[in-house]
Amino acid sequence: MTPAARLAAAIDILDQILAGAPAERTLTNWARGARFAGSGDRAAVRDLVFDALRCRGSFAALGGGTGGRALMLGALRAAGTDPAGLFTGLGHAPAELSAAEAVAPVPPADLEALDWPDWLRPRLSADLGTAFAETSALMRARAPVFLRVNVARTDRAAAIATLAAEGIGARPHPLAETALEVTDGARRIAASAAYRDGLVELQDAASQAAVAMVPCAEGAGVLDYCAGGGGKALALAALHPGARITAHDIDAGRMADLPARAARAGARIARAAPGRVQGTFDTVLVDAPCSGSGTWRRTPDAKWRLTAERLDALVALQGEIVATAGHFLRPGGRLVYMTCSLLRAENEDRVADLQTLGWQPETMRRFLPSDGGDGFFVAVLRRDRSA
Ligand SMILES: C[S@@+](CC[C@H](N)C(=O)[O-])C[C@H]1O[C@@H](n2cnc3c(N)ncnc32)[C@H](O)[C@@H]1O
Repeated sequence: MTPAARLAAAIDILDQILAGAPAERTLTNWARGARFAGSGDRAAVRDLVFDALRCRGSFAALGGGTGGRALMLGALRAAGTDPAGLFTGLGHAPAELSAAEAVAPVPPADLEALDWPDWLRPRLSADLGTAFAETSALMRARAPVFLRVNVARTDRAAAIATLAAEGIGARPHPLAETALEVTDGARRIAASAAYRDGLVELQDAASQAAVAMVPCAEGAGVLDYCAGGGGKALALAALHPGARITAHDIDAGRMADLPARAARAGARIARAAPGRVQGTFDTVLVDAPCSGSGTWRRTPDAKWRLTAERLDALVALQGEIVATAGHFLRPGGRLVYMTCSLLRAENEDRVADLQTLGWQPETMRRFLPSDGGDGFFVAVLRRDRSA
């Protein structure tokens, strides 16, 4: 495909996503129908679409509209490329520019802040304070790809060598002892022997750093109450091979792949059916359902779907889940609350609520993209004996 034909494909895909279609499925459907598109074309079109979703507000301002065509115009202008050279109407290129489109709008001063939804921008600005501008800028770019080295099976140096032999470049990342940042060949990971043999897993570096903060003595019982696909449970099992870990999720289907993932990693993780957790635990981990705002570089369409009402509902749900999960702690045990959110309402405010119920934070950390990984939050809490 020519660069102009890729743009035309991206415009069409973006229009479907902007009309409400899920981004991943829309891209997959396009790729299935586009037999003429090679793997390089598919990757390039995907990048155009995801970049435009991440930078939807600023590209719209530069493109003079809100549809797929305006977003691609804006993307070209943001990159310093004159769109007239590609919007030619020739072959598979997008139609020629209209007289109005040919005039580049004057970019507003706070261009990067436009890439947050209007209703959320003031809240995030207040929540992030002096980190708002840098976070806004970083969240507009593609996220790095991170691997977690399964330290129960190998170490970072050996994992780097194994990956290199398969054409995948990786280097240690300072955020976590287990983290590697992929520098080359990310698309080869899923098919690599290192991945298939359970030496590495895909996991964000901030998630890995948060798991390293989970208190877990030798032989401790840990309940991962919102285990989903088991990313945190698997990371914990690798760090603490002696721990007795139980995974639970309200949606059993989300844990369907966990046995296979655990087998690949050589980890032992028990599963509890929804609502059927038995006994008490030394540590209860709540990786709560949240806005996902810290991960919006990877799922940029979710950024534009979140509403104030949905956020309020999530905050209420987080309070309910943590209250229920707390019942499974033995006296003196630790409750660990995590989200992949940048928002105070889902993080510090939830901890403040827990404090009114007698929980005291022992450790608390907010991770920002400037730390290298996704936005993430973790608090380790202990209950007052008197409460
Ligand atoms: C952030 S995701 C978990 C991600 C997972 N821990 C991982 O590392 O891959 C949140 C999970 O909470 C689950 N969930 C939502 N409501 C719940 C509830 N009331 N009780 C338990 N789990 C719940 C969702 O099904 C979802 O899998």
